[in-house]
Amino acid sequence: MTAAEVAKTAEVLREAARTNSPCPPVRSHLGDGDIQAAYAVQRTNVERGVAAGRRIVGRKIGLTSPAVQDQLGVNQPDFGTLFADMAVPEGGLVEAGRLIQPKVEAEVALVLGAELPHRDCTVADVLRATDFALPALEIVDSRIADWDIGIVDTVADNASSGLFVLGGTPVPLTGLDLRGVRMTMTRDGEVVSEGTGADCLGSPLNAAAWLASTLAGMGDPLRAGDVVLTGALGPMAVAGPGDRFEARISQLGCITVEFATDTEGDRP
Ligand SMILES: C=C/C=C(\O)C(=O)O
Repeated sequence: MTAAEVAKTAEVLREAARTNSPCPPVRSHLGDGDIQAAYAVQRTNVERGVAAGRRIVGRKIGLTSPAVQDQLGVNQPDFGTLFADMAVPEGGLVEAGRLIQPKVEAEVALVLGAELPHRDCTVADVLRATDFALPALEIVDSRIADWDIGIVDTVADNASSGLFVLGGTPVPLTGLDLRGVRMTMTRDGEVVSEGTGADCLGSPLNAAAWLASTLAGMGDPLRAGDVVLTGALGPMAVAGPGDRFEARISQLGCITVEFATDTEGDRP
């Protein structure tokens, strides 16, 4: 994979995002299975974002739950980058047309108080470095038409990131059983996703340790202040105009988001 091919693929994905018009899968450009090339594409667009003034606030882990892996036919976790402009306020409204083909997931977010610099990060390291946990919704999106993605497509496409919502009540980790949390998410009152902390690579803490080790190995470790979305606890659910999602995660609380209809404006 040449630098020119990486740059071209990054441009295709940027253009899809800019025009809200999905593109064909990029795995044919990058080589099916070339995950390193896919991360190079992701990095290119993250660097473009930073150069354009976007602020990195953390990372997301994707493909941690068997339910999501089955939905997408992928069998390993990945990560993407969170920017401040992707945050939607708790209980807020996602404007119509902001995303291409959104889906919603409920997750545990960890907010770090210290760097995680080791390539062999342990759960104890994660526990020590975490300031607090929050309930979170991740609104994933794909710049690839019809979500026809494999691992290379989603990695190149910033792990299919879209927007995220963080709960506003921090929960200290002392006494918190993150493996045992139970999540139920509804769309307009109907249950559309359920899962537990154990469904996220055995525990959201395992997922965070995987991410910290992976990023340290890439020379770009997790830092104090970073938000880590540790990965879906249950299957993703499709979001459409007018939908209201509510997720309850035991020990952490409840979090909601709504999708505007075409006629609604933005709301703080
Ligand atoms: C395609 C995205 C998947 C995730 O974000 C996840 O599994 O958490």
